[in-house]
Amino acid sequence: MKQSNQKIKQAELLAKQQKQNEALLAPALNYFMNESQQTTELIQSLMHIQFLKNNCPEGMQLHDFVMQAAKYVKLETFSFAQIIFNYGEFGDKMYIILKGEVGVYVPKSKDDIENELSLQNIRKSKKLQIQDDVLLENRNNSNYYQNGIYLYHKVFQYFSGQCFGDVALTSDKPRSASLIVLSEIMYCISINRQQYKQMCEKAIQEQNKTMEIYQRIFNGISQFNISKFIQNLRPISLVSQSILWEKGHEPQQLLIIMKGRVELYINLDESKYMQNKTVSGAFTIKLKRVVLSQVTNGHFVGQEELIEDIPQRKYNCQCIDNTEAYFMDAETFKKIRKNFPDIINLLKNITTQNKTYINHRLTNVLKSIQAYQDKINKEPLNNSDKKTFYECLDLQQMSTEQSKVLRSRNKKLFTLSQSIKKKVDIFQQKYKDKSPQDLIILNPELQQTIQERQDRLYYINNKKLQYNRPHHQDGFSLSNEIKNFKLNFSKSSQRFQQSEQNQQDSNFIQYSSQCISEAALSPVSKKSLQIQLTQFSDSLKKKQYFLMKMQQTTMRQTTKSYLSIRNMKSLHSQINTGKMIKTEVSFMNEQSLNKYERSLQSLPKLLLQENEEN
Ligand SMILES: Nc1ncnc2c1ncn2[C@@H]1O[C@@H]2COP(=O)(O)O[C@H]2[C@H]1O
Repeated sequence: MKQSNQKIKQAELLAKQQKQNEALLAPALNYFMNESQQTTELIQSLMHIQFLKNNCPEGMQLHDFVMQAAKYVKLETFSFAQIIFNYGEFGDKMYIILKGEVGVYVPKSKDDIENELSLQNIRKSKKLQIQDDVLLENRNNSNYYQNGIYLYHKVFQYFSGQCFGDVALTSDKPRSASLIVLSEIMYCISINRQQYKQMCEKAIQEQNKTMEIYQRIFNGISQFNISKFIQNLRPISLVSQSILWEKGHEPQQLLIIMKGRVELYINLDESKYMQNKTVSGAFTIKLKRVVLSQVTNGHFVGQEELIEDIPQRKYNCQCIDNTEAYFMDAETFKKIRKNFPDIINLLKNITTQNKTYINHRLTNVLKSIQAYQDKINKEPLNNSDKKTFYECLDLQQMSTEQSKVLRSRNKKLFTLSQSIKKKVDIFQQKYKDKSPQDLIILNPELQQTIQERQDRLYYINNKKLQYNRPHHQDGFSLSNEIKNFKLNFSKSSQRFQQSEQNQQDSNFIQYSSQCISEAALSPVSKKSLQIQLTQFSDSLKKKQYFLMKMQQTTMRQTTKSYLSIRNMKSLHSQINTGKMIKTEVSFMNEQSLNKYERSLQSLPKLLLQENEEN
């Protein structure tokens, strides 16, 4: 009785809604039937269609979106019992009803058909009890009617303002049902596949993404049912620490958490406390809150009471983080639950699992509180092994756990000084038996190299510092500079002369060897050898001239007893260009020269290169 009353109420509500929608869409229907109507009225009217509201891209005005959509739509008219499309066909359009009703028909299962056939055989002459006028009209169609049995049954019906045939367009699958007209006449607007995709491209992409998430949440439920169910969900943002409900409150919604965390907990009775006798001065610790479960991304919360029709909340619920969720209010849930039996079953299973977990956890927590309480009560008061408050309860740990602030549980990092101290301690511990001498590496050669390197570094840095100074009044460093320069210069000249000597020697050797084997040379080779030799001697002459010039300059400069930094710099560059003084770069070159000097065969080639550079 109660149920039939509810059904009547629901039917009344639907009829009312249908009438309202028909009235709102009447201007649109008039526009298509009689073009004299104003476009603005058409747009205003179409703006009431939920499908267009849902698909309007973010950041776009609904009005503009509807204007665009209106360009694509086409009016179509169907009469009673007309099949709009068949189950399993390719889907080329989707429809929005302006006036009238359609029925969604899906094939019956094989078992159902066989059952009906056997029943019919028993009754024989009796007619089938359930009559479907629409199907009866199509009894000549063997797809729908065979051997006195209807092969399809109606699962849903749509009225004005609602849309159908969109699933095949978004999923690129065949029609999931047949659509047959139920009313005398049915007016609808259709949008073809290509236009639909153009219009709703963004919305389809978003829808597919959300669908993936929902398919994980509603595991095993058909895409169609999920999409219908989630149409009743609304987004909500919840602030961290906000209380969603308390034990005993009336259940008002269920939530699906998308991002963030909420916590189900209970407050223990005032009578449940722990007494600690070990610390002088009696005190009690009241354990107020026991967390029962934390709900995170992709999980339900608050469904238990709605599913089981419990009038009061069983636990408290609080947000831990800032949380994004979707919610469905209790009223809507009650209304639609019958349409989604598979989703309700899934929710029931989830609820049973959660209940088992929560009960298990609660019993364990209460048991451990009791065990601790008993232990304290039994322990004799012994002043000698008195523990501190924190040692006894590890209250610091407890307070961390209960704190509303999330703390890292990673080990604490050392500060720099703590880390150094620790390393020194370890080192001292490790080598405590060794004398300091044991730890020094006694390698004179290495020590000398280190010393030389340091001296060299010191010199370079010192020089840099001096160059960087704007005024060089420091006579001491300047004279040092000159001294160093002279020293370097004399060393380099020695090396240079040595290398020149080497080159001459090697030239001589080369030349002699060439003379010896001259008979074996071709005329071209002989000519090239002559060229090389003349070029080589030219290069030598140039270098000797440069050296002389430099020696004169330096003599002049040193007799003047001072040398400006600028002069020195230019001198350095001159010398470097000539490759005669050992600087960082020239030293390298010199080394490579010496290397080649040793190889008699490669000498002519090297000289040729030198020549090119000069
Ligand atoms: N169970 C159902 N309840 C309501 N509408 C449905 C159901 N199954 C299919 N439909 C609609 O019927 C249409 C059949 O073609 P489509 O698969 O393109 O899109 C489908 C939906 O719009």
